Amino acid sequence: MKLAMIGFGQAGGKVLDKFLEYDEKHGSNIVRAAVAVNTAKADLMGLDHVPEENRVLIGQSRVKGHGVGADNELGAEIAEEDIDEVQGAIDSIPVHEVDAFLVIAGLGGGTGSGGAPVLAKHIKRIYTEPVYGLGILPGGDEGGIYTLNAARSFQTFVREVDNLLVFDNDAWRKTGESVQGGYDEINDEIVKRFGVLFGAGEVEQGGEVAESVVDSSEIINTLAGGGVSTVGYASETVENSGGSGGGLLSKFTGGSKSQPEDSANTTNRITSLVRKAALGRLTLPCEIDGAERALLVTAGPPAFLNRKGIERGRKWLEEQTGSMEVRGGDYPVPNSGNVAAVVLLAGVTNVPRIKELQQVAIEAQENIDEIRDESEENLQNLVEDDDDELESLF
Ligand SMILES: Nc1nc2c(ncn2[C@@H]2O[C@H](COP(=O)(O)OP(=O)(O)OP(=O)(O)O)[C@@H](O)[C@H]2O)c(=O)[nH]1
Repeated sequence: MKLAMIGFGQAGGKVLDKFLEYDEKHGSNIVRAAVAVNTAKADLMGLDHVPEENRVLIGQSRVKGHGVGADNELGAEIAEEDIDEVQGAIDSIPVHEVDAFLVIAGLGGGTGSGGAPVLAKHIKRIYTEPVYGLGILPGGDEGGIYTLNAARSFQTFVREVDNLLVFDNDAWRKTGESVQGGYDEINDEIVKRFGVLFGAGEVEQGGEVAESVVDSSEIINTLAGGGVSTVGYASETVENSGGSGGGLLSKFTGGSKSQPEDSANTTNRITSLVRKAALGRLTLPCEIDGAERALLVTAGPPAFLNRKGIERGRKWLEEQTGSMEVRGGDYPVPNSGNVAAVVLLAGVTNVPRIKELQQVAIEAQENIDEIRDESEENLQNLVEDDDDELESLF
């Protein structure tokens, strides 16, 4: 499906940049338009793929291009004040050509955390296309203020979008590696998952697999109904000897020269990939039982995809989630050397990570209030002499 993507803040901009890189590399045509918004000039300048004219610096009169320093209330205020500047960039998007908007932001900082929900609310008021959010939760080691920001932003962002897709940095941090150092790899993981998901709805129907190709309406219907979503992914390398005769054309016709293999093998591979995807590490770890809707996408050379595999995978997902709304389909990629399963679980509600985030955020909030109260008193004690013998100048 074709998306208008808006990256808000540093993380939002960097992930958006990665989506553009992915699109170029795979010819997947997901990003119909890309806009980066930030209060920090340096972050905008650091982007490689977002066109210069689509980089919007907001809040110049307030923060002089230096960012909001993890103050997400200020981030939200600036976004409201300068919404016309962001709208100016959105005006250049051919909205009739996009299926949906995707607003991307790290929820732990200030600019994206505060600004993304404001922007989502604004876009929803103006356009009829669905507005999705991609919210990135901070790592647990980032500290109280980031957790508090994320918890408040999460609550607001969910309310303002048609669906909030969540990625949890904490679950993706490698042991022994700070999240900071690993962002590049983490961003690759984000884009791979959402790239296959959204790319699936972009394949034109036709050829042998026509009837089972995922349509963008299936993605939209899975996300409709709101709430929070998470994505699972698993892949396996296959011996794809063909595809060479197909090239770009075969990508669209679904034709491929790859060797047909035993269909039982194909089915079994897909079935186990679906299980690995759903039970492995999700973008937001959660209990899949109780997910309201799901979409299964199997991607790879057409000879390695089959309807039986998808059907079995779908049935298994129905059992595991207890949902009656599990969709499934193919994403034929003739020249690929991988078969992958992507599982979108929409409307998840049993998410211990969010409850934990909220608990830590409440504690952080209480600590901050306490320290503020104490600090006034402590300063008073320091500055005033014990017996009040000194007088200030004026
Ligand atoms: N996955 C991922 N997360 C990131 C990246 N950069 C930052 N983050 C996360 O996003 C959160 C917000 O950081 P930024 O995006 O830098 O903050 P900002 O929105 O620019 O806001 P200010 O810097 O406070 O003005 C951080 O706490 C991290 O958890 C990135 O490249 N990838």
